[in-house]
Amino acid sequence: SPLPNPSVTAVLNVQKQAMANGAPGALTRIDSGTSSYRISRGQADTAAHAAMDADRRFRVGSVSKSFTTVVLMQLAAEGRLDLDASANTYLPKPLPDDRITVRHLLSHRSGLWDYTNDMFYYTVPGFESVRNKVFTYQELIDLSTAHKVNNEPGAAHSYSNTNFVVLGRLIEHLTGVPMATHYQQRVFEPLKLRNTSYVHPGTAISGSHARGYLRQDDTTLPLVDSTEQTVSWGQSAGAVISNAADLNRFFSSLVSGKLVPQAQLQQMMSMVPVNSDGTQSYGLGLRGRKLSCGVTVYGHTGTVQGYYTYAFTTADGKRSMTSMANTSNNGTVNTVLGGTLEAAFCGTTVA
Ligand SMILES: CC1(C)S[C@@H]2[C@H](NC(=O)CCCC[C@H](NC(=O)C[NH3+])C(=O)[O-])C(=O)N2[C@H]1C(=O)[O-]
Repeated sequence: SPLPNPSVTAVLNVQKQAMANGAPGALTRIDSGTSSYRISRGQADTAAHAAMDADRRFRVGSVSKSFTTVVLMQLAAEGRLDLDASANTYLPKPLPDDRITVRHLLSHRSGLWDYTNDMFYYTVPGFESVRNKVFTYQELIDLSTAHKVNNEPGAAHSYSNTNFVVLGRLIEHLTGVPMATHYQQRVFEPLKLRNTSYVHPGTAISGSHARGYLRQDDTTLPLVDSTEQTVSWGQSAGAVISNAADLNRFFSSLVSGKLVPQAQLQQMMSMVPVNSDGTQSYGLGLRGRKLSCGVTVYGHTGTVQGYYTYAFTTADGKRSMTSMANTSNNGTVNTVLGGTLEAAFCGTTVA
């Protein structure tokens, strides 16, 4: 059955709530058939008092994991690697457990510890200590393997940035080509994503962009402008820069078979529930969200200092939505912003 029309009013209400809870601004873009809705409010730059608009670029955080997965799945389709082989087959320095497969990494079932738990335990000090740092993949992997694993390989879903840092290392070692080149040649150029880039270890966001504002753990203190950073702590797990139009086109193109063959797409989209009521699931580098009107949407969320992102599309790619609020370390804003999914795909207002 056809989807209800998007509710612009409901999107605006969500954005208003996000701002009431501390976001300087928010943007949402919905692409539905031939219609586009560009909705925004608040400020993109609080010092310059520049208004937010829905075309501005921003850091997408873990939405980057879906880009990395596309590169990996293209290589699998080219016969360059086997998803069910041990990841150690393709790595220069082995992980502590040969039983960890490439598929375990893509589905967050490896059990590898997430080094960001320690790195960002104290939010602003942690951020300030790494914002200009450049890490090698191996340094990040070593931070993880210094800890015991969360679970035996394949035994549980335990989300970890480490998995996608290992995949970046694996792809570069296997091909001898940097991730930046893979992203550019395999994704950004074919889809003409002119507002999407991977500039690691550069710290600037080029062109019209939203500045990001990190909330301190002592919430009585002012927000910290976190716009410029290397995101070297994230790289293939979190360092892509994009905008709402490009993310909508990326996910719509992905599910429409324009980026990976059907055999690989079907594996990416085969979802395993990750919460008790089954409304949230994870496939390979892809999240699933089952909404109140019965539709399941596919995409990814992102949290990087100063930016929350939701970027999802319907299974047929006919309707896509990206929302961003330019703050982070604020769980209420993150949860509230998720209400744009219901507004965009079910036309409903979240209570
Ligand atoms: C699973 C998530 C939520 S966390 C993971 C990744 N982002 C990070 O790992 C950054 C974590 C620290 C971010 C920081 N928080 C703190 O420092 C807290 N002490 C803040 O809020 O800016 C991403 O993006 N993913 C999200 C995802 O996939 O949705």
